[in-house]
Amino acid sequence: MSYDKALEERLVARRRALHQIPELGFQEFKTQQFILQVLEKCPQKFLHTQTWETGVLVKINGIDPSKTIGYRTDIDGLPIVEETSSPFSSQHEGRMHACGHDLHMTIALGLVEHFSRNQPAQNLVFIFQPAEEGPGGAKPILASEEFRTWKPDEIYALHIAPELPVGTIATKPGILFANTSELFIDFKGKGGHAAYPHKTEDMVVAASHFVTQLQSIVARNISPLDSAVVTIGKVEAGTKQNIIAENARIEGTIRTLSLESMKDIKARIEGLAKGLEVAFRCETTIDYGSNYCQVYNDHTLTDSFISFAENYSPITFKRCDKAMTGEDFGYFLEEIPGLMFWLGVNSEHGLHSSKLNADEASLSIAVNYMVDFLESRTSN
Ligand SMILES: CC(=O)N[C@@H](CCC[C@H](N)C(=O)O)C(=O)O
Repeated sequence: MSYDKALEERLVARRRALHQIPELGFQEFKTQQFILQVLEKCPQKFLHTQTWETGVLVKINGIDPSKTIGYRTDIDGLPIVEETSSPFSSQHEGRMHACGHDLHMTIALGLVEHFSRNQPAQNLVFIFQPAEEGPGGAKPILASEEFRTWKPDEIYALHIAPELPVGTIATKPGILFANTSELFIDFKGKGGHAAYPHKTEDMVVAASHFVTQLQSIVARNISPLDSAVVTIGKVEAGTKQNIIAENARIEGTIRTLSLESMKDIKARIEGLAKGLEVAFRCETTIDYGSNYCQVYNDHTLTDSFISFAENYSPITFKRCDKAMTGEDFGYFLEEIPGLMFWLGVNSEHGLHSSKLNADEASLSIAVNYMVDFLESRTSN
């Protein structure tokens, strides 16, 4: 596809509009309306649209289809206060597109726009999926009637990579992203007056000990040749500086490359919690929230994708290593062969940073590349 200035301007304008209205999982009401408005402006001759919860599914009928090719984007934002001071910063206090889903959606809309004007040989299905950051929209959308009637035969998705230069695409066959499980632990004990610690069981101290104990799991219970992560991202406790807290809560995430390690880590967490109950005379309640399976790229399709990318001159292709990020796109890949790849956006600040600042030049590069790639997949 050749360079098109008007397309580039439309992509940037859409990305900025979406960037200003980030919404959490299954609350993407304005986002859904925005997507539907863009779709309404596309030629409707061979385009069909369905909504599912706060998501949207689009089918473009091919000229002479023998298969259906899928492309998925996530659409939700994160509970982060934006600190970019950009003129198109989030208008939703405490919410930010800090994982690039605004760019992901813009690229998907650019692809729909192109193929609604240039009918492909094969059917194309675009999935605008809610709640990737949690609690997970992929599993329920996969089970939905709307998706099952349009189920693709192969499927693709991208994720922005702040650390890669614009114009770079990276991926690998096999495991790309880790298995994940959320982790929520509540601690309950006897609170009281700050001056009488001997009459209480302090849940600030108990939870602090527990956070420290968790650090030993990956260091001491997982093989050094395996990889795993236990991160606590949020700690909450107490009501006032001179009251000993009777409640504490920690929230985190577990990442592993194998399901066996995930099971081992959970068993170890439960063991440590039992020990803590005895040591601090408290109660603990563990909730694992939602979990995602690994992102596993199909070997044959990834090899074709890589050879296409390596021979596509505006793109620099890089073979990357796996990462401990999670993505519920893994559930699509469990059922449908396909792959996910990284798209370079060259930001000094990384994913989930309040200062993430992706280079918008990546938008038209991704649309042009994916138009040409999807055309190569639909022409045979
Ligand atoms: C690409 C990315 O950043 N994805 C998220 C997925 C979150 C999964 C789940 N809510 C969890 O926290 O375990 C990530 O944090 O990797």
